[in-house]
Amino acid sequence: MDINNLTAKMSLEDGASPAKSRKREGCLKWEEFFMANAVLAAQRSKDPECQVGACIVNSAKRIVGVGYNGMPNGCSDDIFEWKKDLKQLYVCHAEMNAILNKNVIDVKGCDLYVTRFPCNECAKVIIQSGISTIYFLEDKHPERQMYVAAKKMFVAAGVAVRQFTTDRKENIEIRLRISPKPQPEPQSESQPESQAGSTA
Ligand SMILES: Nc1ccn([C@H]2C[C@H](O)[C@@H](COP(=O)(O)O)O2)c(=O)n1
Ligand SMILES: [Zn+2]
Repeated sequence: MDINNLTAKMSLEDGASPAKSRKREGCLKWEEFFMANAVLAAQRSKDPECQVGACIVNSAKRIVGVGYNGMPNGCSDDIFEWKKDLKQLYVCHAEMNAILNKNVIDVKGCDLYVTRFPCNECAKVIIQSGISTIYFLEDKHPERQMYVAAKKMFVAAGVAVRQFTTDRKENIEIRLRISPKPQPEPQSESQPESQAGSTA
């Protein structure tokens, strides 16, 4: 059977068979999927006050870099300062880590999904890396000099910056579902206490 007949036969079958299962509706949109990856990465951050995640995506919708804010390799989270006025001396920002963690030669023309607006230092690295569009979730301190400077550089460099929005916020919130502990079977009066005890 040649390809045309096969195609015609398949489309006829599809149309004629109401029982054929249809695709699932309501799945994550691509951009929700990418921002959810950034939100998930932020869960790895040990920063007690501010957890940030970043996810880099290429034009083929493939994730090519993920990062979160953390101490440099070899600099123990238990030794280096997480205090607010000292951590900035040491912490690698999520965007920088996502770029450094890239699994491709370069990230030119890629999109960056990040849970916080990039600072001026990350803006330099983002621009130099060739990332073309940034989607950010929160811009908590737009008045801060570092974020004003970042915006100026993005405009000058032609990097598009967009606030990420979705009408389905639950699609990017990571809720780690801890399955409830199994409840012990109610013991009837006559049965002896289980010897296994609670292993939950
Ligand atoms: N776009 C950003 C903003 C902040 N961070 C990290 C750096 C620190 O660990 C933490 C707090 O930053 P701050 O609000 O004190 O500037 O968040 C990041 O990785 N990316
Ligand atoms: Zn930064």
